[in-house]
Order: sequence, then structure tokens, then C-alpha cells
Amino acid sequence: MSEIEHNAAAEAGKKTGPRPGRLKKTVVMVGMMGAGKTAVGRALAARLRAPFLDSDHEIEAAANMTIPEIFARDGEAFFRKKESQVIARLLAEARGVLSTGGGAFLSEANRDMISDRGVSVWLNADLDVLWNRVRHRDHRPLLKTADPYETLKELYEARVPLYARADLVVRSDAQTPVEGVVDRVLAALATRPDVLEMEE
Ligand SMILES: Nc1ncnc2c1ncn2[C@@H]1O[C@H](COP(=O)(O)OP(=O)(O)OP(=O)(O)O)[C@@H](O)[C@H]1O
Ligand SMILES: O=C(O)C1=C[C@@H](O)[C@@H](O)[C@H](O)C1
Ligand SMILES: [Mg+2]
Repeated sequence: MSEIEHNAAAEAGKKTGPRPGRLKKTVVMVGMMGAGKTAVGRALAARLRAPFLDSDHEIEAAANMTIPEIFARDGEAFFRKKESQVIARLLAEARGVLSTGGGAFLSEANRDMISDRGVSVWLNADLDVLWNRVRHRDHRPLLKTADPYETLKELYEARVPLYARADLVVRSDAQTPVEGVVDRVLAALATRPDVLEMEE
């Protein structure tokens, strides 16, 4: 068999292997800002042909304000209340992929809702990777401090033990493109027939 034929056969073989099928629970992406919850969640939903939901986006749409505007006008506690309400609504409404905001999984009530109706996936990235992804953007109000790197580091260190309570952990590193991280999430979900049916 020529190399081209061999590659074609390998491709065809891949297509006949088990493929992701129906979602039985909502896949909930959790983790730090910049981990890729939105980018990976959207691409994962497309691969699963499932609805994509993003709690930050839904909060902004419902308030007709941006997240920095909500923090500035109403404060973080108000934002967190809205975030919990939106997550409850999205978990009840659709079965799909739900990307949360970076602080959503810190609340015990949110974690309980998520584990009742979904499966949580922590996208875990090293601090320097997170920093490189968030440093040039200014739409994250918690990083509007005199030393945003230090703030990100403090948030990271305080939050890691809580993110670690997620059902599944997937690495989101600097070398792996979004679709590669999606492959890792799918591989993790393939170990959970209670969440994702696989099709021959
Ligand atoms: N694996 C990756 N490879 C390259 N770029 C990535 C990867 N994952 C995320 N990014 C980029 O990093 C930036 C931050 O990603 P994203 O907005 O998805 O993070 P997030 O976890 O949703 O953050 P937040 O909690 O603030 O909503 C985006 O510009 C995104 O395209
Ligand atoms: O990490 C956080 O606490 C946040 C992350 C973003 O997704 C937004 O939800 C908001 O900027 C707060
Ligand atoms: Mg996001």
C-alpha cells in the first residue's frame, strides 16, 4: 500500500470508530479566566451538534450591559446573584455545553446545581498561559488592579482547590490549539457513558 493509500485508509478507519453521540447531561466548563471555557466550549458544542450556552454572555444579554458595567454599577455581589440565577435557568432549559464565568464554580450552591444536572469539566492551564491570554484584554473587572498579574496569581492560588472538585480535569496548555483541547474533553467524556453516548 502506498503512503497516500495508507493515510486514506487510516482516515477512513478513524471515521468508522466510535463517534460522540447524544449528550445525556449538560457539559459545564469551569476554570480560571483565560482557560478557554468559552472558546473550547463553543467548539465542543459544534462537534457534539449540541446547543452552546455561556453564562457571562447570558448575563450581559439579560442586563443589556457589559460585565464591567455591571460590576461598576451594581457590584460583584449583584453579579454573582445574577450568575447563579442564569446558571440555574440554563441548566433547566437545555442539554448542551455550558461555559461558565471564572468565579461561578466557587459557590457551593452553584457547584450543587451543576452536579445535579450536569458534569463539570475543569479546564486547567498554568498561570503564565492564563496571563498571556488575558493580559491584552480589559473586559475582566477583577483584573483592573495596580498589579493584574499578582491579582491573577492570587485568584489562581485561592481557586485551584475548588476547581479541583470538578468531575473531570482537562489541560488547556499553550501548545495545544482549541480543537486539540476539544479532543481531550471528548476523550474524557468518552469515559462517562452516563454523560455521552458513543456511536459505532
Ligand atoms: N487552546 C487555546 N489555544 C489558543 N488560544 C486559546 C486557547 N484557549 C483559549 N484561547 C484564547 O484565549 C483567550 C481567552 O479564552 P476564553 O475567552 O475562551 O477564556 P474563558 O475561560 O472563557 O475566560 P472567562 O472566564 O474570562 O470567560 C481567547 O482569546 C481565546 O481565543
Ligand atoms: O474569574 C472571575 O471571577 C470572572 C470571570 C469572567 O468570566 C466573568 O464572569 C467575570 O469577569 C468574573
Ligand atoms: Mg468565557
